[in-house]
Amino acid sequence: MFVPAIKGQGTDDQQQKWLPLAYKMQIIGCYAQTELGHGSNVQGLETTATFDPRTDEFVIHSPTLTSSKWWPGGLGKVSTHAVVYARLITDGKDHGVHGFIVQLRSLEDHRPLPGITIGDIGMKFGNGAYNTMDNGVLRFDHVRIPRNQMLMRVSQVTREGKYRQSDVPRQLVYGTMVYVRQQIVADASCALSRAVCIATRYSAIRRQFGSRNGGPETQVIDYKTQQSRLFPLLASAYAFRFVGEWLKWLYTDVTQRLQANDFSTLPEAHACTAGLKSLTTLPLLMELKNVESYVEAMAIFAAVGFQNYLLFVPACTYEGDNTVLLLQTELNTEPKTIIKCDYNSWLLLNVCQTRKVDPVLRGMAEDWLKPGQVLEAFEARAARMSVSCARNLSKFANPEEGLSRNFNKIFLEGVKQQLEALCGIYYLSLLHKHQGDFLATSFLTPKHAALANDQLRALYTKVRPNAIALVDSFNYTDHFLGSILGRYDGNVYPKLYEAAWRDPLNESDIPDGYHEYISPLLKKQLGSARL
Ligand SMILES: Cc1cc2nc3c(=O)[nH]c(=O)nc-3n(C[C@H](O)[C@H](O)[C@H](O)COP(=O)(O)OP(=O)(O)OC[C@H]3O[C@@H](n4cnc5c(N)ncnc54)[C@H](O)[C@@H]3O)c2cc1C
Repeated sequence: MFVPAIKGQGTDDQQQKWLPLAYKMQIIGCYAQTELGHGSNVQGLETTATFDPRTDEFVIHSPTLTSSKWWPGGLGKVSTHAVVYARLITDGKDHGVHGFIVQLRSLEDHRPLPGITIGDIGMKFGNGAYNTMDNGVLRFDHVRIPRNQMLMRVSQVTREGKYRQSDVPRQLVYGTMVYVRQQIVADASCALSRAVCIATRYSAIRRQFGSRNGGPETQVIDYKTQQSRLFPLLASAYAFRFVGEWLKWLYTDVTQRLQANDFSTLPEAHACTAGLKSLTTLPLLMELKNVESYVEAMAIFAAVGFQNYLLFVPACTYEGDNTVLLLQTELNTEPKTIIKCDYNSWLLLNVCQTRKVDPVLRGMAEDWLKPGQVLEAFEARAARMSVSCARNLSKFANPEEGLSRNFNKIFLEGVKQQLEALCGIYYLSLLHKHQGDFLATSFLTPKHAALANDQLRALYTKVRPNAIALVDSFNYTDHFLGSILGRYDGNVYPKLYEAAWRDPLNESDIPDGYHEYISPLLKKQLGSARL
């Protein structure tokens, strides 16, 4: 992400200076945006970059514990430089979050530079899976960098300290994310196809029951139930692969256009990669778990598939939390400038106006083999849900208030009611999960299903105020939970921060392997490939 950030947000001069260094591994960069207290809400970042006109420098500073950079991959032990996102302050005025190239470690001996504190954030879920990545913590104590290390393609600070914005749209800042998200979609297809390949092959080898007259037992892949679980995953693996390829094309196309200062397709690329990243990674995790559940008898899957699952868990969070990305895609809440409201309203109206499904066609079983018809059904469903969502949200002064009121309304009337509500959530969520089957048997009408869903959402609201009390009542000790994030006293940040320093990786500033691997890379003049 270091390289795409400079490519997207750096001026030509900055690109010429920094990109060759990064390509030749003379510097190693990371992308330092997230902070201990601020993730999805990028506008809430606290790190400051204050311009000092006397020296023509920016002073990078972490004013609070929650402003510590937290999570960046490659930061903990390996990186020498970072693109750091910080609030730009000139002449006492806050201009919001901007990117800065900051050197973190000496290129001579790899020690952190004065004013910089860096470490690894510690052990992550799943031994061996994502732990090979040194996700890091970083704090600045009034660290000075030259003015020309602010990424200035979109906005600039002059020698006199004046803040200026060029006519290049601010959306460019998000170009880095477009790149990485399309890569995640490609990775999702790879992870799923890997698991499906193992499961399918093994299902063909594995035989259970059905032996006649002493003959071989039936291959489990021949059971219809096994097929109904396996083949949809196989189809998904292909679908993810194709959509990943399409996104790669989209990104290349957008990049070429950006180089020619054509920003017209950036909003669509942002919306597509944000939505598809969420829509591929989350179902993927569920499907990887499904694969695990129905081939659980085989040891090989425990070794390969579950590892696959663990490796992929973080993809739901990095590069934008999936839920938040979906909300952005649907509601256009952030970044407002990128996914323009009128674009989506146009899309929705267009779908609503053009969806006239022919009832005769719908009645024929074989018509459901026509992709066009299935697509129409999906579009009609999406349009209906969007209109209903828009109607619900229009009851509130702003959409976010609408969403939070739907989920957070306070109502509490004693333990019995709480347990009844939990019981209701249990059976209504099962009904919701399988509502397709209910509709197909005509046991439920769409109106019934919508009413049941309304009830389910109302029950969430009812339970929400007592949710913490309900989990406290399990009476688990902190020792039993073994999780800083789940501490009873909620004292998460200071304890998380302290714990990072107890990680064995932080016993020395210079990581094992620096002299053997990193230093030779940094010091050797590697030639760049000609292609
Ligand atoms: C493995 C890994 C690698 C990472 N690498 C990097 C990196 O290289 N550089 C970097 O800068 N960062 C990195 N990150 C950080 C990552 O970008 C953030 O974790 C991500 O942006 C989410 O932020 P958060 O973890 O603070 O979650 P939060 O934003 O605090 O979200 C917590 C929960 O609240 C929900 N939530 C939040 N806001 C809303 C809302 N408006 N509506 C509804 N629900 C909401 C979310 O869905 C989520 O369930 C990495 C993270 C991981 C896990």
